[in-house]
Amino acid sequence: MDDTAPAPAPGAGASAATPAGHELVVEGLRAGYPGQLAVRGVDLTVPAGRVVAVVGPNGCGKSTLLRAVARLHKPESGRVRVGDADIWQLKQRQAAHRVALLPQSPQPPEAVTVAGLVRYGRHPHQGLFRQWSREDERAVREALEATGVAALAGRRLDQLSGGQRQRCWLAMVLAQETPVVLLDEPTSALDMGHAVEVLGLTREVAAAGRTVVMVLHDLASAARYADTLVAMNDGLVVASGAPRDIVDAQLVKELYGVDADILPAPGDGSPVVVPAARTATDRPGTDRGQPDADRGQAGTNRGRAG
Ligand SMILES: Nc1ncnc2c1ncn2[C@@H]1O[C@H](COP(=O)(O)OP(=O)(O)OP(=O)(O)O)[C@@H](O)[C@H]1O
Repeated sequence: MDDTAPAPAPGAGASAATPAGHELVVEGLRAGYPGQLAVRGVDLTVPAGRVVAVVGPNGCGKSTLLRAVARLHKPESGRVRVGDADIWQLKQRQAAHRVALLPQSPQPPEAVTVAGLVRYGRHPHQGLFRQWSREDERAVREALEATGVAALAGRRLDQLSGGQRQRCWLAMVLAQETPVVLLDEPTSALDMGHAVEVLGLTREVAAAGRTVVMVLHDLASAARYADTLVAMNDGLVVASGAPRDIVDAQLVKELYGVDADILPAPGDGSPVVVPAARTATDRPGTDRGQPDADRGQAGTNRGRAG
C-alpha cells in the first residue's frame, strides 16, 4: 500500500474470509464496438491488495476496459488474468468467482428489495449441489453493514434515493466476495460524506488483500485514495504510477484540455487539481473521446502500467 494512502475506515468491514492474493494482469487488450475500437491495446498489472483509479475524459474507453476485464464485453484480442486463471477461458460463473463489477448504470430486477439485491451477489456461489448457506448469509450481512445500508434491507430498491441505491449495488458487488472488485464511478451519485465512506471502504477491501480497480472522474479523490492512477486517453493508457508522480499540469491539459494548478493537499500532500477559470468563448466544445491534434502524444513517456 502507498504510504500516502488514508488508513482504512474503522468498522468498514471487509471480511477476512474474502478471497485475497490474486494479481490482476491485463495484456494487450483491444475491445470495441462495430466500427470503433474503444480500448486500443491496454497493459495493466495490479498486485493484490492495491487500489487503482482509472481516470480520463468521457468516451476514452474506461467502462469498456472494465467490462472486458469482468468478462462482460468480449475483447478483440488480449488477455485478462486473475491469479493463474485466464478470465476469458473460464465459464461465466467461474469468472464471477474472481471478478465482480459495479457498472455505471446497473439495471435492477423489478421490485427487488435491498436484501434481495445483495443476495444476487451470492449467485455465483450457488448451484445444484450448493444451496443457500450460513456463509452466504454472513457475506450478505457484512456487505450490507460495510456499505451502511443494513437498515434499508427490507425496503424496495426502486423506492430509495439514487445515492442509497448506489450503496446497495456496491453491497451486492462486495457480497460476491471476489478477489478483484471493479467499480465504475462508484461515487457518482453520492454526497460528500457517503463518497468519503465508499472511498474509505475501497481501502478496507484492499487491506483485506483484494484488488480494487475503480473509474473516478474526481482527480483529487483518485489521487488521495488510489495507490496507482491509470490515465487513459483515446483508448490507451497515457500515464500510470503513484498519483504524486504522474499528476501534473501537463497531464491534466493532455486529458481534459484544461489549464490547471496542482497543489499538495494539506496533510498527505496528494495532488489536488485546481482548474483555471474558463469563459464560454475560450475553447469550443470538443468530444473528449477524440484525440486533439494539439494534445498529441505528450505523456506517453510517463510510467506505463505493468
Ligand atoms: N454500446 C456501445 N455501442 C457503440 N459504441 C459504444 C458503446 N458503448 C460505448 N461506446 C463508445 O466507445 C467509446 C468508449 O466508451 P466508454 O463507455 O468505454 O468510455 P468511458 O471512458 O467510460 O466514458 P465516460 O467517462 O463518459 O463514462 C466511446 O466513444 C463510446 O461512444
